[in-house]
Amino acid sequence: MIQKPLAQIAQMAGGLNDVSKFADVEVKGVSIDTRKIEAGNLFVPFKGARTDGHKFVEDVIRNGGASAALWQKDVPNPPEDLPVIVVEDTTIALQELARSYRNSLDLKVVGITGSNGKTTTKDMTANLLSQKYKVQKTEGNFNNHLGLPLTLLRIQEDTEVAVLEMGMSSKGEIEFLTKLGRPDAVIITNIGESHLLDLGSREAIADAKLEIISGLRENGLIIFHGDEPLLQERLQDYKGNGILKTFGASWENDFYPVDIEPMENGNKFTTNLVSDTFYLPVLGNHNILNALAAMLAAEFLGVPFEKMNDGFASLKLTNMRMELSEGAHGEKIINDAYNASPTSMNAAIDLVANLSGYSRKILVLGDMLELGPLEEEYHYKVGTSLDASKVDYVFTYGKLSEAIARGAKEILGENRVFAFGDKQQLSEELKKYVTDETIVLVKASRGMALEEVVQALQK
Ligand SMILES: CC(=O)N[C@H]1[C@@H](OP(=O)(O)OP(=O)(O)OC[C@H]2O[C@@H](n3ccc(=O)[nH]c3=O)[C@H](O)[C@@H]2O)O[C@H](CO)[C@@H](O)[C@@H]1O[C@H](C)C(=O)N[C@@H](C)C(=O)N[C@H](CCC(=O)N[C@@H](CCC[C@@H](N)C(=O)O)C(=O)O)C(=O)O
Ligand SMILES: Nc1ncnc2c1ncn2[C@@H]1O[C@H](COP(=O)(O)OP(=O)(O)OP(=O)(O)O)[C@@H](O)[C@H]1O
Ligand SMILES: C[C@@H](N)C(=O)N[C@H](C)C(=O)O
Repeated sequence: MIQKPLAQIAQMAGGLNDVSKFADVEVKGVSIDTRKIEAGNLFVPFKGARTDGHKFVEDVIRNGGASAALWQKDVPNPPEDLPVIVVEDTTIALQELARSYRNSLDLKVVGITGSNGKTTTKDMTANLLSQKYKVQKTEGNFNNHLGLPLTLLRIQEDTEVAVLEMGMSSKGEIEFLTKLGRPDAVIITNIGESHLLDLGSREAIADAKLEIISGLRENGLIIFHGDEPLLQERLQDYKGNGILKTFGASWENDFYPVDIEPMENGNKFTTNLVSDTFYLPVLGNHNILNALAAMLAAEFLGVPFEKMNDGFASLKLTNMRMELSEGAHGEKIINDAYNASPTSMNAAIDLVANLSGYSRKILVLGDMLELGPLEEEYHYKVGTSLDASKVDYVFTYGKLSEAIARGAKEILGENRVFAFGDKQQLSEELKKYVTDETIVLVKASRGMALEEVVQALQK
């Protein structure tokens, strides 16, 4: 993490006031929350929805362990006798501090965006690169205009590669992030429907994701989902100095799976580029595609394919992404409840529908949020797309998911589909249907907090 004297920090962050009497105060790391402050941190206050971080500045320096703090110019009465750097805007100051620090490092960067799979692919890519390099990666979901700068400021001076997740919910955000990160390789996992409410169309989502190329360094690698027409058509006339590589299920891609053997807790697969058989300890064909993208990035940075199984072997995905567990009745549970969009919902359902070794398959599906005016139709189509021979019961939670139930009843009939407005009631009824030969998929948008059903099944 960043470790510099205050005088340098002030210069990097665009400080407006004279801090010379504190010039030698040592700053180590940055925090935006006094509740998570570490000794020596620079505290960056923000005016939030519930409170203003500025009110914690004096205490966090005097008693909380922070070495110094920023202070936004338009907030009155900055403490005079403390190491406080006054700046125009604390968000911009944080971002410029991160930019300056990143540019001071001898660092390779992989930038990852896409509607689904950023966090998963980030975890995979970091694991593969760790076979050769000292690697740091985005922690959790810190992928936006604050999270990415904070990630950069956590990078150690001797780190060789950073894997950065770049999220967005509107046009222009990815461009900002990629120009901050300046990646050597970028991955665009897919174009789904996430944040359709803000972007308005999948075409606009594709345009927004492709902004990631604007920060790519000279002769960098552009890895994208070649089965996605919206990406293919936008890159077919690409004239930049980057190198294009596609991954996907189709043999028309540069990199594709040849044989796939689903296992109980993962997948074995071979590819068109090398004869090795790979074992990925994660369920889902979509995760094989994520792995291919990660493999292309790692290979570009010098990790040989024959080293990649070691990278996969130690893979632990960020929680609530295809997270396997067992319920109180011996049922297997797939907690895929971090978030949901039609693309990720269908990918998860396809996975369960095609799993073998279970006598009963139950889907617990909740609302998919931020889908815009066609949201009800998206939910209905999830229901009508089900295969009655591969799914036994459907439990839904939420107002929008009533449309899933309506569509599912057309396929499975009235007696195999149950709609709920209360998670506790859903959980109590669901427990009557699970056995030790049952697989349960739990999936919904973050705002539905459907992991509470997983917790109920485990009691
Ligand atoms: C600035 C901040 O910290 N925001 C977080 C805060 O929000 P809130 O406004 O409620 O803050 P408060 O009013 O409570 O407090 C004001 C500040 O004071 C600090 N403070 C408070 C109390 C105290 O005792 N000490 C203090 O120091 C406090 O820390 C505040 O700074 O709390 C929310 C709830 O926890 C957080 O959600 C909020 O975080 C914001 C959203 C944020 O951007 N955090 C980043 C670090 C981050 O990366 N978060 C990720 C999620 C990122 C994300 O949503 N990504 C999107 C894609 C990108 C979309 C982007 N364009 C966008 O619009 O967001 C995605 O879909 O993945 C994470 O947390 O996982
Ligand atoms: N390539 C993919 N295609 C479809 N669904 C996917 C793909 N990769 C992951 N998913 C699913 O998408 C959901 C979110 O996964 P993950 O957190 O990796 O994505 P993300 O892009 O980081 O999400 P966010 O935008 O919230 O950060 C999970 O349910 C996961 O199973
Ligand atoms: C939480 C955020 N990353 C996200 O994915 N939002 C959508 C709406 C979801 O939770 O499905």
